[in-house]
Amino acid sequence: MVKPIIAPSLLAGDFSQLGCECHRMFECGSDWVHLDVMDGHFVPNITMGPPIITSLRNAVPKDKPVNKKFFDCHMMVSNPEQWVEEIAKSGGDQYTFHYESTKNPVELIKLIKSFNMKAACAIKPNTNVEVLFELAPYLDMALIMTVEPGFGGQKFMANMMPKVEELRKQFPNLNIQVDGGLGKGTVEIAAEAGANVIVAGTSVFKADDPSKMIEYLRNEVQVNLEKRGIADV
Ligand SMILES: O=C(CO)[C@H](O)[C@H](O)COP(=O)(O)O
Repeated sequence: MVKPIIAPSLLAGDFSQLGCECHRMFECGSDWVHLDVMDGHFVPNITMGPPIITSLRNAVPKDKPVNKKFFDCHMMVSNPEQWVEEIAKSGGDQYTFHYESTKNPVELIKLIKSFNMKAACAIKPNTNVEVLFELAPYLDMALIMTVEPGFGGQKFMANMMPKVEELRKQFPNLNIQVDGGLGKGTVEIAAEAGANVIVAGTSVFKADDPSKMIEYLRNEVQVNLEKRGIADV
């Protein structure tokens, strides 16, 4: 059984105010915050790394319990093995590596778990979903990219939905995340295909009322999980 999880991507936030932006999302009702770590090599962009994640953990006033909140780290990096320990120490809760970036995904999953993080695997739009089938039993989550990784604000690729459907058919209890171009008008499509973890950057951060947008996204997922009879209630 799975539940809706809404994970705003900090990539769409104000980078001069990252601690406040992170805290704002949790106050608006997000379940996780999605942290896009990019190294300028695996993808053509550079964003944040362990020092910023450490700061996000520490920057928030002690009476605001954001320190207990879930940091979902999407590692768009070459050599993902290199960063597991540092991300764990900086406060990452989940480590999502790209299938395309490693020769030994099973060993990497073991390494991630040895540092008490959840392990997830992402695939780029040109990667077949079949590669996830044998990994899924070891994974806490699979991520189907709905844009080419590297930048926020891109157009949702609806032609990725057969991957989500296939994965959901085979693994009813797996967290399936979609990332890229999600908001009103596209979350409905992803939820219908069976996604339950929604990364949303632009649509949430630029919304007049981010709380309402988060609620909308969650509701779309909940309705579809209930239809499938796999909602964790
Ligand atoms: O992984 C990403 C880019 O590689 C981002 O998380 C993603 O694009 C979210 O941003 P938006 O919702 O604005 O599309």
